[in-house]
Amino acid sequence: VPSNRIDLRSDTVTVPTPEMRLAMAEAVVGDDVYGEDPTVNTLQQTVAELLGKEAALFMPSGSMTNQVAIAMHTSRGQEVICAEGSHIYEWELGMMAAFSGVVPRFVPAPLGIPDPQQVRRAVRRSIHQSPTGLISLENTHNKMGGTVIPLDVMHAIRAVADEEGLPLHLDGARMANAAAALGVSLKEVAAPFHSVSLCLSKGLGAPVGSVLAGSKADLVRAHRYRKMLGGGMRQAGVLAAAGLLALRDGPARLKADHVRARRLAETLVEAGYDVNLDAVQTNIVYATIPGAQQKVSAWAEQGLLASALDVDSVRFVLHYQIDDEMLERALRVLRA
Ligand SMILES: Cc1ncc(COP(=O)(O)O)c(CN[C@H](C(=O)O)[C@H](C)O)c1O
Repeated sequence: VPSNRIDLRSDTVTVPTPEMRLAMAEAVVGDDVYGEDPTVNTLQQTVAELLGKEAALFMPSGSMTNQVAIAMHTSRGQEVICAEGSHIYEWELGMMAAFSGVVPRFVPAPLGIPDPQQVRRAVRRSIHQSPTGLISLENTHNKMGGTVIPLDVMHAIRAVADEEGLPLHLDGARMANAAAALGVSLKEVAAPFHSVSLCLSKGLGAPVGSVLAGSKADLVRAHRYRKMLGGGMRQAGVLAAAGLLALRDGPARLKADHVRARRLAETLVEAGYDVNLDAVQTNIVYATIPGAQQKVSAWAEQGLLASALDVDSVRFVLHYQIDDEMLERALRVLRA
């Protein structure tokens, strides 16, 4: 693959900026297992305040923040109501069953938006069935195309959770993209949820890490589950320093990613590919292409990297290390 490749496989591929590397090298650190890393503590307080929650915990990945949230909210044998195609099921390797002993109950989510009434009907209380333990939403929804759940729908689902006495979790790996698309703050997107997982390592551009925010009581349990998973880190301030810069600089760059994604999607349609433009709302574009892997391999030979996520589905993800010149080069490959 040519060295000047254009990497649209994911927004996880960004590399730390020189400023991040300097901050990482100069970070004031301590042993975070003893709660003594000042930079980790600053990151956790910053995210808790930013999201309007009592506390927050820094973890190596979004998979871990999600699975720790599921573990802290549920007990064995319960069900987790989530949208079809949710990452907590599709791409977290069965951990909800393997680690927490719970199973998913899917609700339809056209364009990534579950119907609050269908969520209500999915709640299980009968003595004949596994009871519901948690409702988990994903905003933006990756597999549906990086689609956005509007604020009123999230609040309506929180009302269902309250009526049913259930916790509500947000897989907010790309909640900053949702906030940018909705034109609201991170705090407004986080407001309806008891717990929120925010990835620093996606569009925000940090090299590593995700933060779980929630109530102090929940986070005491989360802390234990994190250590059970081996997520207790030591001088992790080296990573948290980059996370703080990602939080500072990342959100303002996301709209440009969304504009470039739209342009790529429209070019794909002009070139005759099958793209649902209604689902192109943020930085992700899915195209239905039979023989996806062959197509992705052919594009890779020309220096354009995309992901074949299913046999006939190719995903492109824009991020802040793709500029207009690189996008134009990518579009030339797609038009060929
Ligand atoms: C909605 C959502 N929630 C959680 C995660 C997990 O984050 P990490 O464990 O990769 O840090 C991801 C990662 N998504 C990755 C990607 O999109 O390239 C892959 C598919 O796992 C995600 O998209």
